[in-house]
Amino acid sequence: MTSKVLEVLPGLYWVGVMDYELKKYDVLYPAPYGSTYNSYLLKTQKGNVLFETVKQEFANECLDKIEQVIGKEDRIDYIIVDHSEPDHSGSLSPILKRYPNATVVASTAALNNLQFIGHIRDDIKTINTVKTKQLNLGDIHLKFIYQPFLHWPDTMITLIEEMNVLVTCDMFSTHFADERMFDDLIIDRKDQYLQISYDYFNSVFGPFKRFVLKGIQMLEHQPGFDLKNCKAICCSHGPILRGYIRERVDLWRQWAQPPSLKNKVVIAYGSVYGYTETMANTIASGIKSVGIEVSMHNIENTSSEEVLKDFDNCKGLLLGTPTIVGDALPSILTIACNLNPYLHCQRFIQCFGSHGWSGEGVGNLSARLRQLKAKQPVEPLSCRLQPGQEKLEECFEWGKKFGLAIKEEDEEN
Ligand SMILES: Cc1cc2nc3c(=O)[nH]c(=O)nc-3n(C[C@H](O)[C@H](O)[C@H](O)COP(=O)(O)O)c2cc1C
Repeated sequence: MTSKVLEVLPGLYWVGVMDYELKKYDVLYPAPYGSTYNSYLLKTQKGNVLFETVKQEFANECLDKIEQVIGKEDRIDYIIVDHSEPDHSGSLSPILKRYPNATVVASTAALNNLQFIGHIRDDIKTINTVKTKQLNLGDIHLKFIYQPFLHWPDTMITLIEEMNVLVTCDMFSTHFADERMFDDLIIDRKDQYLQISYDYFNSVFGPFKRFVLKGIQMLEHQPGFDLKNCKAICCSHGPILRGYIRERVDLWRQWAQPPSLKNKVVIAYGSVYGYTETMANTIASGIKSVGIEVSMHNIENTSSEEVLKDFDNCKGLLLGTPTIVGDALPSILTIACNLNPYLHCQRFIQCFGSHGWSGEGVGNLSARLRQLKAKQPVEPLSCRLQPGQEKLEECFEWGKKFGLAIKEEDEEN
C-alpha cells in the first residue's frame, strides 16, 4: 500500500515509505507495528535536497513521491546521507541513476561505506561533511553535526538552520507505521508507540548510551539552535516529532542513564557430580569474606535468561562448567554468548570448572569471555575431577581476590 507525500513545513516534505510487512528488525527484534523509512525533500533557492533514501525495494515509490513534489523536469541537487545503513541508503543507487548530477553529502565514514552499499559510481560528486560542515543554499543553511556511534561510526545530524528543524536519522526513531506520521496525530496509539520506542532504543541505542547523552547535550548547546523552539525532528523510522519534542528528548535522556550496578557477584554453574558446585560454593565464601554479596544459580534448576536478568544490575559474574564431551555446558555458554563487549566490558567476569582429562570446558568458555574485554582480576580456574583441600583453599583465595577487585574499584569511585 502506498502512502501520500506529506508537508512537514512549507518547503519540507516527507517522501518516505510505509513498510507494514516488517515483522522483525536486525534479525532478532520483533516489529509488531511495521515501520517506515523516512526520506525528506527540501526545496531551497539553490536547489532541491533529499535527506536519506529508503530501503532498496521501495526505491520506485520514493522516486514517485519525489516527482510529485518537484515534477518530472526538476532535479535533486543534493542527497544528504546522515547514516549509511542500507535501510536508509539502499535506494541511493536508483535515485542517483535518475538524478546523476546530485551531490552526495555525508561523513568520511559514510562515504566510505557507500562504496560498498549499492556500489555507487566513482565519478559521483560528493561533499565530505567532516571537512565541509555547512552548506549555503541561499534562503536555507544546512549544518552538519558529526555524531559518531549514534549508532554507527558514520552518523551525523543535520540542522536546517532557518527552519529550526533537525534531521536525526535513527536518533529518536522507532519502528512504527501509521499513515498519520506525526507524533501529535497518533496519541490514540500512545501506549504502543511508547513501548516500541523503548524497545527500539534498547536494542539499537542501548550499547551506545553515552553517545546518546553526548548527542543530546550537543543539541542543547548548539550555537544558533534552540531545542525549545525546534519545529520538527525528522527521524528516519516512525513518526516525525513536532508535538512532543521535549518529552521525547527527555525520555531518551532518561533511558540513556548509565545503570547503577550493585556490588554483587552472580555465580552460575552446572555440575554432574558436584565438583564444579563445590568449587562454586567455596569461591562464593571467598567473595563473601570481603563483604561482597553473592547470588548462586545452579543451571539445572534455572535458565540462562534468569541468570542474565539477575546479572543485569550486578558488577560481577562467574560462570562454572565441567567439561562434557570436549566442551563447556551449552547453557553456560549461552549465558556468555548473550553478553556483549560494548555492554559488559566494564564488568568483572571470569570462569572456573572441573574436568576429567582434556578440560576444554573452561578453555572454550574463557575464549568467549576474553572477547568481552571485561575486567578479569583472576585467571580462569580449573580443577582435575574432585577438588581436594589445596584446591579448595585456592578457590577461596580466588573468590576473595575477585571480590576484592570489585570492592577496591568501588572505594576508588
Ligand atoms: C558425559 C560426560 C562426558 C565427559 N567428557 C569429558 C571430556 O570430554 N573431557 C574431560 O576432560 N572430561 C570429561 N568428562 C568428565 C567431567 O568433566 C569430570 O567428571 C568433571 O569432574 C565433572 O565435574 P562436575 O561434577 O562438576 O560435573 C565427562 C563427563 C561426563 C559425565
